[in-house]
Amino acid sequence: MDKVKLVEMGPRDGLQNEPAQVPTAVKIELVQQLAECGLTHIEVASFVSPKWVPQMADGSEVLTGLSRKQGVVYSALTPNLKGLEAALAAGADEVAVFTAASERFCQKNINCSVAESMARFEPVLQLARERGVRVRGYVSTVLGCPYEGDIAPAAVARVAGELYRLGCDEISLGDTIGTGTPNKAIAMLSAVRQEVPLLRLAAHFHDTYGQALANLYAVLEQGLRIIDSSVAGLGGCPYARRASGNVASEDVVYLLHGLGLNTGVDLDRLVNTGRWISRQLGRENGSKTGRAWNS
Ligand SMILES: CC(C)(COP(=O)([O-])OP(=O)([O-])OC[C@H]1O[C@@H](n2cnc3c(N)ncnc32)[C@H](O)[C@@H]1OP(=O)([O-])[O-])[C@@H](O)C(=O)NCCC(=O)NCCSC(=O)C[C@@](C)(O)CC(=O)[O-]
Repeated sequence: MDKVKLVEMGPRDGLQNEPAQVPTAVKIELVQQLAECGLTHIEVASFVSPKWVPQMADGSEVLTGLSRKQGVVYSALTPNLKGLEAALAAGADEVAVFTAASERFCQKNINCSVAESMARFEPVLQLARERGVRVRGYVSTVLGCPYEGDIAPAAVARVAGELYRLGCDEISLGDTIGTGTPNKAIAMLSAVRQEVPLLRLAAHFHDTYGQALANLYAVLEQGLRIIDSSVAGLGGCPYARRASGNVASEDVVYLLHGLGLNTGVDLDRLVNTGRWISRQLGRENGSKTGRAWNS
């Protein structure tokens, strides 16, 4: 059966905007439950400035506190060398750099231009390579920017291509504010795949306008096979009011299994994990499958 790689975002993208500080022990328990569901790639932390993202300040404690499951890749965001060094010291298996297709979003998010971000990433990629650590590259705002509106597919392709040539092993394409629709997603992917091999590309779609599953189906039809998602649809975006989280992992797994695609994920357990973390955070479960599933 054709296989899709799922990259679980809940502990990082999902929790980074939570208004109340989530206890480290809850973060660790979430990651461990996700691993027990069969998820093999889990983004667990960010090594960014705690002034910018206080919720992620305990990244080292989360990584070092895990009882690791064999075969699971525990990854972290590292915007610069300082972040990479801290992530490596805490035992991250994989790291990720992040920039954007739009200048204004890049400035707001990481306080530099897109060109400056690439210059920052060079030494990050070099050190990661020396340590034998895989690096993912994120491009935000690939289907729309809260400040610049529509983004040309060529602009996304340019940034994705640059990250790939810098040495990123995989490029994740972020519809940060969830404004994309299927035809736009296909046009964007068609441009990007001229620069980066299709099987190195991930779809990272937020569900603000309820389009994420439709967009995912469209890019799956084009042959893309890596999907980022967040248990219970956790998350939001600090720079886009009312933006919702990544597409819910439970909904993606339900879709993929229905399409006959293999994920290796136990949906019963994933639904229970989504219900558990929603209770912990005192928020409504953002997964429709999670709400409807009888387990
Ligand atoms: C990138 C920086 C650090 C630049 O921040 P800066 O202020 O330009 O950097 P700086 O080098 O001038 O440093 C300023 C202060 O930050 C500290 N600092 C500097 N680097 C680090 C570090 N790695 N870890 C800890 N501390 C750090 C540094 O030590 C200094 O501390 P001070 O002297 O003022 O006490 C900052 O802008 C930042 O942290 N931004 C947060 C970005 C972020 O986490 N955004 C959310 C994640 S991205 C995302 O969600 C999108 C994605 C990936 O999911 C895809 C999508 O959906 O689109």
